[in-house]
Amino acid sequence: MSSAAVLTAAGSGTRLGRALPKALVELGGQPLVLRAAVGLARAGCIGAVVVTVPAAERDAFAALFPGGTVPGTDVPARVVAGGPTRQASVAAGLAALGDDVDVVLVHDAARCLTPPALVRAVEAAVRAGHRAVVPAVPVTDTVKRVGDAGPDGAAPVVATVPRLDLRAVQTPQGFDRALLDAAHAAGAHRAGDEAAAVSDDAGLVEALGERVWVVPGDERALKITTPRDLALAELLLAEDH
Ligand SMILES: Nc1ccn([C@@H]2O[C@H](COP(=O)(O)OP(=O)(O)OP(=O)(O)O)[C@@H](O)[C@H]2O)c(=O)n1
Ligand SMILES: C[C@](O)(CO)[C@H](O)COP(=O)(O)O
Repeated sequence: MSSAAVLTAAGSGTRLGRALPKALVELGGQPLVLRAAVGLARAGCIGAVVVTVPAAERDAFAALFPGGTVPGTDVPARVVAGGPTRQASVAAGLAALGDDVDVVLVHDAARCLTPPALVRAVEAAVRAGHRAVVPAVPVTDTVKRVGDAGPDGAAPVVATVPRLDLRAVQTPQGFDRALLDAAHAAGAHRAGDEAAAVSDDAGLVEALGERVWVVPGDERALKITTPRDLALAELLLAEDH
């Protein structure tokens, strides 16, 4: 049996505001999706990567994986069309995994600076018996629940949420494959609509009533969402060299 990754790269990157899909945008001269795939492959515990991409851009993405492998490694990479939501894209990726895969890591191309050590930690936690594992970092802002905004745009505070036990969740998220397949099957009716879809895979496992475990995340696993995130990622990359 082996571990594989589903690398989600089918988003458009609306908030980044570029003309091309976000995963093709370069960071330090390398597209985000390629950087993320190499990070997964270099972890040493991932036997194959399935990359979910915008259907219309399949050829452009496939060209990044010549010979069907992650460049510089012998890890097979398969490019498949994603869906209208992240949840749908992950489901498409799961459907393309080989029969020998018993542990799946789901990772965002947008978190392309994730250190290989974090990939190994998540995979090891699943192999150790935790069937659903997410990396997370403590929340440092004060978080408030708010009501509807009035005509002037101001919204009333409803409550201040105690933050001691709050965590901001990252990827890769690791799962026993049978559990993740079951979670996606049970939540399939939500996958077509952004308002109904889950924002992470662990949410589907929670909806099944199964326990999800947290391991320490890493600030370098930040999600590149806005131009400011991309600028921050450039700084983090420069720090590492
Ligand atoms: N239908 C979708 C939507 C998102 N993703 C992937 O899920 C990850 C997290 O999504 P996000 O960072 O929100 O990316 P986008 O959806 O592209 O961003 P935006 O909402 O700004 O358009 C990204 O790697 C993205 O490519 C995906 O595979 N399929
Ligand atoms: C999966 C994720 O990266 C965990 O933080 C996040 O939920 C993705 O959310 P998005 O709204 O698709 O960016």
